Parts: sequence; C-alpha cells; structure tokens
Amino acid sequence: MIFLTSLQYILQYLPTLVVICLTGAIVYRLYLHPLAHIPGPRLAAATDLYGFYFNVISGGGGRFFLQIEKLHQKYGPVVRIAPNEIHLSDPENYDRIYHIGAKYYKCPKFYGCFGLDSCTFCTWDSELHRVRRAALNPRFSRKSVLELEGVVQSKVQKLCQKVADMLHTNKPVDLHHGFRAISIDVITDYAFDNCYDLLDKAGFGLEFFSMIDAILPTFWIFYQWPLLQSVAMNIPAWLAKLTNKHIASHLKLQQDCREQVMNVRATIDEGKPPTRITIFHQLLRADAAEGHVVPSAEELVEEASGVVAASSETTGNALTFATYNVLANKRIHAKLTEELKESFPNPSSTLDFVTLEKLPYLNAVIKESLRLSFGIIGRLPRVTPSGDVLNGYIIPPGTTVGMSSWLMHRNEDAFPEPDKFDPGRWLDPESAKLLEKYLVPFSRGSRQCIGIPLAYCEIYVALGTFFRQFENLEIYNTSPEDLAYVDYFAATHPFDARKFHVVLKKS
Ligand code: HEM
Repeated sequence: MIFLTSLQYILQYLPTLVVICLTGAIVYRLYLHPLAHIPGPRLAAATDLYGFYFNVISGGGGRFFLQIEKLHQKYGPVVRIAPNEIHLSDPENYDRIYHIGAKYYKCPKFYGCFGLDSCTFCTWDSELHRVRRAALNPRFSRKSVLELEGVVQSKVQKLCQKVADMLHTNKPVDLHHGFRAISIDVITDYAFDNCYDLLDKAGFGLEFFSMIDAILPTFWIFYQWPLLQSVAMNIPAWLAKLTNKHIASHLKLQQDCREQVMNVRATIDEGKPPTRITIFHQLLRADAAEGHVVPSAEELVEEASGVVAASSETTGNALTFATYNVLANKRIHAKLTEELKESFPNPSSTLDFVTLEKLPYLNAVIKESLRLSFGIIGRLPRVTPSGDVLNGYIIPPGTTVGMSSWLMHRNEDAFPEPDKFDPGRWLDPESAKLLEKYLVPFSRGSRQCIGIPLAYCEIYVALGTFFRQFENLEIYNTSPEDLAYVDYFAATHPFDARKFHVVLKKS
C-alpha cells in the first residue's frame, strides 16, 4: 500500500522532474559548459538533436556536413556543432590533429556505432590500434599490392570485357555499379582469397549494393541512440528479415563475412596449404605483431566486415567521378587518351601499375578526382585527452574535435574555383607540392587509410585500361547533380539519384 502511494507520488511529479533536469542540462551546456565560449548556433550547443536533424530528417538526411560548412562561413574557423564537439576549417590544424604520434584518439561514441569494436578501423584505443594495425599492415603494403597486382588486372579486364559486350547490344552500361563491383571483387579476392564475383552477377551485384544502401542510413540513428544498435544487432536474422530491411542487411553482411572466415579456418584446420596468404592467415598467426592476440572467429568477422565496408564506396566514388568528368570534357579526354596511347600503343596490352603511375596527366586526373570524389566526406571525430589551443580558443580535455576532406579540398585559397574539375592544377610539380598539403582523401597520421597502395593500384589500372580501351563513349542520362554527395560516413550519392551510365557515342 505504502509502495503504491509512493509510486503514484513519483509518477505525479515525474514530468516536472524531467523538465527540471532537461532545463538544467540545457542551461549548463549554454552558459557553464567548458565549451560555452566557442561560437556556434545555440541549438547545437544545447542538444545533439541539431546534427541529427540534418543527418536524418532535413532534405532526406546525410547533410550535416553541408550545414557545418555554412556554420563556418557564419561563425569562423572554430564552431561548436554539438554540446561536446567542435569542428575546424583552418587547414593549418589538420596536421596537428591527424598526424603520427598525435595524442588525439578516435571518438569512441562515433566509431562505436559501426558495431565493429574489434576491427582495426573502429579501435579507438591508440595502443591497441597500434598492435592491430601492425598485424594487418604487411598484407596491405605496396610490396604486397605489387605482388598481387594480377588480382586487380583480372577484375579490370573482366569489367572492360563486359562493358564491351553490353555496348554492342546498344544498352546503357551502369558504371556506377561496375566500378563498385571491381572494388568488392578485388578486396574479397585479395584479402580473403574468396571473391564475391559481383562483376558476374546481375547489374554488377545490384543486390549486394542495395544491401549496403539499406545499411547506410542506420549510421546516424545508431549514433544518436547507441543502445538501439546493440539491440538491433542481437535480434535473430529471421525476425530482422520480417521487420526491418536495414537491420536485415547489416546481419546479412556479417553472415557473408562469417562464412568467409569459416572457410579459411576450415582450410587451415585441414592443414591445406593456402593458395594465398589472406588477412585471416596473417591475423591467425600468434607472431603477426608484437603484443598481437589471435582474434576469435567473431573478431575476425568484424575485421572482415570493416575492410569490406571501407573499400566499396571509397574507390567506387573515385572511379565514377573521374570517368564522368573526363567524359564530360573533350579537352581532358583527348589529352588523357593521347598520353595513354603514347605509352601503351597496343590497346589490348596490360597497362601495368608502375608505368601508369609515372604518367603526368593521368596522375593529375587522379589527384583531381580524389580531391572531389570524397570517399569519406564528413568529419573524422577525434578526442583530445589533454586539451589544446586552436585558433586562439582554449579547448578543454575530453572535447571531440573534427575536420573534413569536404572543407579541406574545397578551400578557395588553395583551389580557386574549387568545384571545377581541373587536372591542370596538379601539372606543375612545384605548385602541386604545395597543394598536396590540402589533399587528404585518405586522412593522415597513424589512422590514415591502410588501403592506400591498393586503392591507387585499382584507380590507376582501372582508369588507364578503361580509357585506353574505350575511346568512343558518352555519358548517358546522368547530370552533375546526380553525382552530388550525402554523408553516411561513407560518402554516397542521394539514393534517388540516377546512376552513372555510358553508351557508345553516336557517330
Ligand atoms: C579511394 C579510396 C579510399 C579512400 C578515399 C579511403 C579513405 C579513408 C579514410 C579517410 C580513412 C580514415 C578514416 C577515419 O579516420 O575514420 C580510411 C581508413 C581506412 N581505410 Fe580507406 N579509403 C580508400 C580505400 C580503401 C581500401 C581499398 C581499403 C581496403 C583495405 C581501405 C581500408 C581502410 C581501413 C582498414 C581503414 C582504417 C585504418 C586505421 O584506422 O588504421 N580503404 N580510409
């Protein structure tokens, strides 16, 4: 009886209590918080829902990075974008936050919402990351990439053959998915020795990419409500299939990776010699790196999922953007084709990576494409453990600080007319060296992309081979607006945008 009366009493005053607590939190964040002196909108200082609005609701979502750009125009180089987070636009700060030995570490809340705590990409603890990355590094070194260049060459040749066949039937060819299929086929063959063969599937793996598209929007929802993420990832697959396609897609991707891991483990247990040392063979070795702990099967699944997720849209965006812009500009197209013809007179020869890398115009096209294609477009949040002073503002310990390639690559001082695709910016070696400082597609420092040599190999070989083999293509029914970006950590085109297609030029 007494219990019931107390409960009634609590319930009666609960709404008032909630209002008092919320008001207290908002007043604290606005006036007493250690970031209260940082400029920015009051709403962003008061609640994380400000970012949530732009990333989930406004204009279809994935657009907070555009709002952040506007905030910098209004408030200057340091802006408070959330109660405990600031964003920076001054390029001078980049090497301070993202460099080898930087004390800044990956924001656990942000990287936690991938649900892949055991993978190198999401590991926030710097020491643990150092060990995990050291174990993985040898498989992604330039030496390894050169040894396995054949994997890249074979996928590129396969795509070109399929494109040629489709063009003869006068059907528009979907290069958006074709280029993404190369990336996934390369990484699953290269790293797991178990190719997904998306290039052989209908629509170049349309089903697989629809699954990825279904996963992407959950990112910002899980960021806002991390508890939802653990609940979602633990529901049975059959229930997810019935109730939510986004969660079902997450679970399916993990299941695919689980099968990959089980296959490798089975061959190791049977004592079969591997046809290739995969990342799993590498990670299952106790001596893979000093301090390395052999991961469990589930941890390997997370590592595999992380690697697959990191390589699809990123390389795919660079290839799509480069090809679209070269085809859109006759002068650029002619110059590139001429250079390729000079070095490789036979159009059906193998265009090797090392020779392609030395071609100045191709090099400039690729740099300009990486500048404007944005594998990861939004902020890369890091936490400062001991505080800092940035652009004259005192930043307290524990603050999350972020910068983005979107703002670095479109800095008008470095890149006049920043939205114009102009490979000419990179042709003079002296000024190109100065511009490199602003080019950060792979980020920098100890957390920079591990796949840089592989990504470059794919991009050089795919673009070189493609433009050497096809001289008579034109863009089909795709406008620059279709190649705009939205941010779901991976940069992707709006889901309702038309996908990049090409047809044979009408003579
Ligand atoms: C054009 C292509 C690519 C771009 C633009 C790109 C971009 C990036 C960026 C910006 C990061 C840092 C992310 C962060 O700080 O949160 C990163 C990390 C990473 N990338 Fe890539 N990436 C590309 C291709 C690849 C490929 C092909 C792989 C396959 C192995 C890959 C695997 C990874 C991994 C594992 C990390 C985490 C590294 C770590 O934390 O130590 N990436 N990438």
